[in-house]
Formats: sequence, C-alpha cells, structure tokens
Amino acid sequence: MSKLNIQNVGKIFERAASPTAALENVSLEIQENEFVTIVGASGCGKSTLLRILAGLEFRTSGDVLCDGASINSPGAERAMVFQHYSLFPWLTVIENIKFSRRLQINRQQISSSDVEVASGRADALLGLIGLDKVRNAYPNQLSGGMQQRVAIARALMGRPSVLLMDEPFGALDSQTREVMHDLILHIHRVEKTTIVFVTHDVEEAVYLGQRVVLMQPRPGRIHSIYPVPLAAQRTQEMKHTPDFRALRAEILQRIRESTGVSTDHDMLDKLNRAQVLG
Ligand SMILES: Nc1ncnc2c1ncn2[C@@H]1O[C@H](COP(=O)(O)OP(=O)(O)OP(=O)(O)O)[C@@H](O)[C@H]1O
Repeated sequence: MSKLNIQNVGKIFERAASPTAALENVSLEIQENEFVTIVGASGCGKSTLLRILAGLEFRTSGDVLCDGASINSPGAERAMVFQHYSLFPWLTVIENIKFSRRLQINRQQISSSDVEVASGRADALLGLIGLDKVRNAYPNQLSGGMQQRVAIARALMGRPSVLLMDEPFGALDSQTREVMHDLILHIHRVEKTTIVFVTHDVEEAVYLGQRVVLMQPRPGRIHSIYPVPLAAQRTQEMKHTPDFRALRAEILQRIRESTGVSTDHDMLDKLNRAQVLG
C-alpha cells in the first residue's frame, strides 16, 4: 500500500465573480519513506495540493488517503513546515520544540512518564539539527536558517510519518539553503519520514527529490513526473553532472512552455549591441 494516495483530486475555489479550478484530476501515489518534490509555475496548485494533504483544505472531488484512510482533517501523522518559521517569540528554542507536547500534557493526553521521553526526543532533535548550543536562546537571537531548523525540529517532535514542506527554504540566502538541503536529506535518512516538498526552485527540486512532480497551471494539474537519476546519497558536486543539468534544463523548459514565457533573444541582442556601442 502506498503511503499517500491522491486519487483524481479536484479543487475549485468559489469566488464571487469567477470560480478558480486550482486542481483538476490530480493523481499521484507516494511510497513510504519517499522524498517527492513538486515544482511548477506560480498558481499551478502546489500549495493547495499540499494543504489538502495536510487536511487544512478540503478537496472538491476525488480522494486523498494516508495509509489507506481518507484525509479529512489535520492529523498527528502529518506535520507541515511553512516558509515563515512561525516560532513563538516568547519561548526558547527548546520550549518551541517541545510546544506541541506541552499542549498534550496540558490537555492531559499524555502521562507524566511520557514527559521524560518527550524531553529526550526534544534533546535528540536539537542534536539532529545541530543547535544544542542555542537551546535557551529566543527566536529573535537566531538567523533565519537557524529558526527554520527549529521549526523543522518542532514539526518532527510528534514523530510524524509524513512531512509536508511548503517552500521551507524560500526566504533563505543561497548558502544557507545549501546547508539546509543537506540537513533535510540527513533528517530524511535518520527519521525515515515520507517527505512532500513544494518549491519554485527547480535546482532544489532535483537535488532533493527522488521524483520531481511538475505541475502546470489553469487548471492546476500534473504535467510530468521525473525520476531523478542520481544516487540516493546526494552531494553538492552532483549539481555539476550532465544528468543533473539535463533534468534541470528539461524541467525549466517545460515550465517556460507552460507559462508562455520565453527568452527574448532579439531584445537581448539589441541590448548587448547598445552596450557595445555605448
Ligand atoms: N483561498 C483561496 N481562495 C481563492 N482562490 C485561491 C485560494 N487559494 C488559492 N487560490 C487560487 O488557486 C490557484 C492555485 O493556488 P496555489 O497557491 O495552490 O498555487 P501555487 O502553485 O502554490 O502558487 P505559488 O507558487 O505562487 O505559491 C491560484 O489561481 C490561486 O489564486
């Protein structure tokens, strides 16, 4: 049985003037422990699909299953990480990581002996994201990359089997993103979570994904699914291999076609000539 099964999903947002078909006939099976990335032009429904998987949005048609059961609401087995870190500024790093557990304790959903286990888990996650030294710092004392690490650790606290990531590194500079890429691949290996990762960045999608799902807009649907022909253990050097470059170029070309955007070579030529003459 697949971990996530998206069956003919459609989503229409009813607006006063005109309804928007955000998704139409989207079908995709994702296996346990797979790392799938989703790319596509703006507005092709990537976030809507992820939110439906998270149970934050409801589909108009079709079905979405996790471990064979229909997804109709958020669930502890599915955690989501957003682009903006959404940490609680009044809590320290370790308190932020433990936050979801604290809620359960307050609601008396777990016993006090579970608290120690939870503390051990929080410490282990702190080590996994490499932030032991700042466990008592507050979010505003951390860089953006560090804050996002904390957000990832917090999402992992309840041992979700699925991690849904919506452009989690979109606000970070390129060097920090590279570090985060290797970190999330490491987390994927250690935690054995199934990861669905939405991004605008084709290079990021190819580097991280075992498969890259390319979506296209109006209406949002799947254009192609590309298996990534790279070894499971990724290294930054792989970005310079012919296989990597070819796949990146192919996907970028398809995105340009789907949006009707192409390079205006005549205009570039004129600009170049004007510069030479100037
Ligand atoms: N709450 C909403 N109400 C109405 N329309 C919406 C809503 N959310 C999304 N849409 C529309 O649905 C379509 C898909 O949006 P979605 O945000 O899923 O695309 P996306 O691929 O994630 O875009 P981006 O890459 O720009 O974040 C868009 O046309 C968007 O305007």
